[in-house]
Amino acid sequence: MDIFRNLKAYFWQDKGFMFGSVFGLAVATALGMVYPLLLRTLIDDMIVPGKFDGVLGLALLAVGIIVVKAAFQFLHGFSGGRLGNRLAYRLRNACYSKLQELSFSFYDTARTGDLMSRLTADIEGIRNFIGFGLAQLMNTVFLVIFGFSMMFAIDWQLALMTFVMIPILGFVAIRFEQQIHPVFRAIRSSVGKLTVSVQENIMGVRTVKSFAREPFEVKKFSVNNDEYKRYNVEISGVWARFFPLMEFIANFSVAILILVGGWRVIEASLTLGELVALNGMLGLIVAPLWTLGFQINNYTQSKASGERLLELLNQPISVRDDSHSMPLDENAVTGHLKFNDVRFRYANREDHPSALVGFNLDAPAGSVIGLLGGTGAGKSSAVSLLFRAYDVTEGAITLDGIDIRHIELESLRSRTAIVFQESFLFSTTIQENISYGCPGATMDEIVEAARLAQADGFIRELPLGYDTVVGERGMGLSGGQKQRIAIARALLRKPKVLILDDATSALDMETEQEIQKALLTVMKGRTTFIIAHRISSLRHADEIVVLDRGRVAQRGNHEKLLRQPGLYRETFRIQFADRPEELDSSPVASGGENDRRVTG
Ligand SMILES: Nc1ncnc2c1ncn2[C@@H]1O[C@H](COP(=O)(O)OP(=O)(O)OP(=O)(O)O)[C@@H](O)[C@H]1O
Repeated sequence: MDIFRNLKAYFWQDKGFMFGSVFGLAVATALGMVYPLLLRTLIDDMIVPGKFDGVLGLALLAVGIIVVKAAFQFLHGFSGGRLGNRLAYRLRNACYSKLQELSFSFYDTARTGDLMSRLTADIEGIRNFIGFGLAQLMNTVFLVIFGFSMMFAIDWQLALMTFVMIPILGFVAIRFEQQIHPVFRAIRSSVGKLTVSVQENIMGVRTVKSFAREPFEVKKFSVNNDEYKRYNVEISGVWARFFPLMEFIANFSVAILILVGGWRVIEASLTLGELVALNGMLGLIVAPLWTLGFQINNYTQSKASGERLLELLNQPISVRDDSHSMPLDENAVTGHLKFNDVRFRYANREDHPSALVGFNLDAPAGSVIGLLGGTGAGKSSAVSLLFRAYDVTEGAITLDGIDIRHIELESLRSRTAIVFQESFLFSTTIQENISYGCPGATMDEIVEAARLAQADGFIRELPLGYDTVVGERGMGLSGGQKQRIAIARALLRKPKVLILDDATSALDMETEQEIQKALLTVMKGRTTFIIAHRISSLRHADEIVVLDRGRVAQRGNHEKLLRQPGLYRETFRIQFADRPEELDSSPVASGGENDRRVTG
């Protein structure tokens, strides 16, 4: 019950509905118990003595009871529905908000399909149990209590004899719950895996098809499907054993009643009406008792769902505001960034070397910093620390002299804009994609940003222009077009710190040059970080940092680096093989050439 106690915050404010649901069902059940009593009166007081005067009255009383019972059943259904749906609504919102809060590191290992199944199937499981299952479980308890009290009042010896079977039923039901719970937990996670493989397959369908890996994918899916089937078969095996056993035990009480009750009626120590009433009551008690398995099953499923939801809701948030966090003064912020002896290691890569080691950098307000280095050198990691995608492991990063860990996250991120290597577009209009970070932007501002990003031209050529709805993740646009929309989105925000993480890699040289030119204007007054593999994208930077396996290998401006032996000069030599004269005019200051080169 710990799980439900921990979920209390999501349903306890609706305790009125919970009470209504349980109370409605309890009263309806109690009223149902009156029918056997009516039968007893009919047999003992009317049929046996041959007095038919009261039959109509008895029938009318039965109708009256039906009406009142229906009203309480309505109360149960209405309250249970409200309770379950409101709980599911709150849980969905809470999980979704939690997903927004969770840091980048969570998403480094999270699986989309698994998260989707938590937000759908698991919430549904909880909704069903809290809304209805719980009331039904309690109803079974009420039935046993009411039913046996009434049976006791009619004939306590017979009631006691039949009651003997109840603890055995309870014991079997609890054993069943213990056996089935781990299998249900496995089924839930198996559903998650299935969803993950379907979702990944759809997302990666182009890769799958181009590599003709459909058979592999089918096989991979069938492994998960097989596991899912295996657990379900296991569950049905447990059920197959459980239900006949429960039915046998439950109906054993009926056999006792027939034997002892029949004998007592013949002996005249029990009336016929009382035997019929006792039999009716026992039937009412026994029926839900052997559905106890279903109810426990429902409870167990929702417990497994609750565990998975709580696991998500209780996920620690690695990057968050603390009590000392302060908002930035929007107007005063200049964009002066400093890395002070920063070391950074990904939390999920404890056994790997640090992604950044002893990283120092001073980026004065308005400066342009270029980052160059081989793949995996730590460039993206360095810039991701700037907007606290992750927190540094050692050292500090300051913005205008303030440690960024003491700046409110939202305030920090509102002054930064990043264009990622892979441009993600939402499946909405181009206009809305560009204005994503500035919902209040005017059309003129949107067009201006698109113009600077060299996107206005191709957007206007589309039949619906800025109102064109782009497909999921920007399907239907070329890589370069997506990048340009992503650049426009970042520029529209007019950030103090602009980060271009390989943001022009999908563009042809000519378009890139155009954007570079446009950026020269845009970058004025902003601190800009440019990660690129092309020297042409970086050569105008105030400082270029060459990274090699997380360490600064070289730093300086283009001219200085060209005169140094090392990665930069080597990369230049490869990329500008047609312009050897520039190298010749920048002779190496001292030492031999380093023959390592930057891939790109
Ligand atoms: N989210 C992550 N979780 C764990 N390790 C990561 C993550 N992102 C990068 N790394 C690792 O950190 C190191 C630096 O990666 P990073 O992405 O910063 O390199 P990069 O210089 O930007 O490379 P590229 O030019 O290929 O984008 C690599 O060893 C990489 O495998």
